[in-house]
Amino acid sequence: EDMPDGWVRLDEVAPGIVQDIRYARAFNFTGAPVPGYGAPVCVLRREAAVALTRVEARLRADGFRLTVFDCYRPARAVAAFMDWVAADDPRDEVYFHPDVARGALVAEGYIARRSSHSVGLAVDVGLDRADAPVSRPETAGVARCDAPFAERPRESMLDMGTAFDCFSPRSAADAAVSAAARAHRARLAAAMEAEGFAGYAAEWWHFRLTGPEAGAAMDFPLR
Ligand SMILES: C[C@@H](N)C(=O)N[C@H](C)C(=O)O
Ligand SMILES: [Zn+2]
Repeated sequence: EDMPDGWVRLDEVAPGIVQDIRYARAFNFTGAPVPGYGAPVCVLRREAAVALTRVEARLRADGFRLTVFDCYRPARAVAAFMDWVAADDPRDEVYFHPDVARGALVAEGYIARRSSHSVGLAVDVGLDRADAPVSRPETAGVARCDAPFAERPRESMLDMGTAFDCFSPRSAADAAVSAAARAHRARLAAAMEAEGFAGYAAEWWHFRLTGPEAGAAMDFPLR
């Protein structure tokens, strides 16, 4: 195993957390698998993985479960994101960024030039009912990631107000989405915050574990 000491695969400590690692396959904002994602696996610093197991236990007690969409992100993936942003293309398919140009996504705070994902302490997560069938959508099938819940690809039985990685003002944690979506976001954030994670104002799905020192950005590939 070529992971550094102190890092773990999430499925070894929390097999009940659903993994849909989007950057390992094409259904993500770049439209292609991302460099460094040789396998769809969630790898984290041990502290973050252990904290997530506690979040999952809290949610399970109330009949819910977690999905992870991204965990450790190799530095080469962040570099690929920066290249993709710099290659701004007015013919973009805009499902993932319907109202924000590709070239503005870093400045608008939706994609980080130096990401806490690369130090193994950040996760992108979603919420579902514990008894829901697992669904890993492959295509958008609709023009906008902030389209009504019934029209979007099924990431979860629960409406979170937008899809994961929907670079839209409606993804802001306090955006005026439906009452149900606000309640689901609040439930997710409460469970994460109770176990030491801090949310991110622009994206309801992004959380970073507070406490441990960040350490260096890593670049080992996911296998
Ligand atoms: C790109 C998105 N999933 C995300 O994680 N955004 C934050 C800002 C990041 O890139 O660290
Ligand atoms: Zn994130």
